[in-house]
Amino acid sequence: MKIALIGYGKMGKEIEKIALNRGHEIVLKIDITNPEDLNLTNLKKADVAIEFTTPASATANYKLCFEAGIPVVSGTTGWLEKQAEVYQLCKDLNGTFFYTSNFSLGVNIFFALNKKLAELMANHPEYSVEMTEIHHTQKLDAPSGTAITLAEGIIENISTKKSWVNHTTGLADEIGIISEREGQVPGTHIINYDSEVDYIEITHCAKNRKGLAFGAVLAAEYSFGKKGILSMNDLLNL
Ligand SMILES: NC(=O)C1=CN([C@@H]2O[C@H](COP(=O)(O)OP(=O)(O)OC[C@H]3O[C@@H](n4cnc5c(N)ncnc54)[C@H](OP(=O)(O)O)[C@@H]3O)[C@@H](O)[C@H]2O)C=CC1
Ligand SMILES: O=C(O)C1=N[C@H](C(=O)O)C[C@H](O)C1
Repeated sequence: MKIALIGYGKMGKEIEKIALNRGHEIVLKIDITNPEDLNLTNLKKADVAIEFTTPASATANYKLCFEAGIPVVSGTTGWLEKQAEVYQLCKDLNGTFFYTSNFSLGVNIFFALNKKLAELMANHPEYSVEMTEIHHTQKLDAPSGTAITLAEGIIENISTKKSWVNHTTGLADEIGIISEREGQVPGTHIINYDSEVDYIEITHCAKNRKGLAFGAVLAAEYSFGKKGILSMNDLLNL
């Protein structure tokens, strides 16, 4: 496949290595040094775009890919307040959009584990739940997209939980998400349930970005030739 990389930072570079190893060709690389190259003519030379940029730039990039008629696979986080608008645009322009807050297979298994644990905890109000996410100091958004997905998984399964907040909370209807930024940490997510008598904790810890990049390349291969909104549940048959 011919791949356009929109965003050539930590993830873009990791994705390039895996894509080349799997026999793909990178026909376009965009970062803030060459925004003029991000145009319909260049995008139309690609079979698919993989987008990892910033919360501020992602949605304009999606629109351009829909207009160019190529699928866009994106992992950029922090833009979800515009999700309904993006989905509508994808539909109106007959585009293809694959988004997930986390492309790692391990995290997607962890998402399922989180939902199952929340389901088991639903009838045990003696446990309070809290989450911690730890990432590198360059990360622009907080809480992480993955932490938001995990919080949504808990809210779906524990009816007393109505929303999340990005700090510790004592309120029974909120899930507190604590965001920590340290060094080069690729991504750690910890969920804990605490009662007066015991404590249960589940953790996913990424050792590097290889799993994230591999998932994004698999998603690009999956999106080729498809239309509409696609997700990890489609790709992994979850
Ligand atoms: N869903 C998932 O599995 C994952 C999601 N992410 C998310 O992906 C995003 C990118 O992460 P990461 O690669 O670590 O970040 P980096 O900061 O390392 O890379 C971002 C890239 O985007 C470029 N960029 C910035 N603004 C623009 C713009 N307006 N147009 C085009 N390119 C632009 C930057 O250029 P320059 O370098 O010149 O500034 C850089 O190449 C983040 O939102 C992060 O949260 C990250 C990992 C996994
Ligand atoms: O910015 C990152 O690095 C990461 N961002 C994603 C998120 O916000 O959840 C995924 C992963 O944790 C790495």
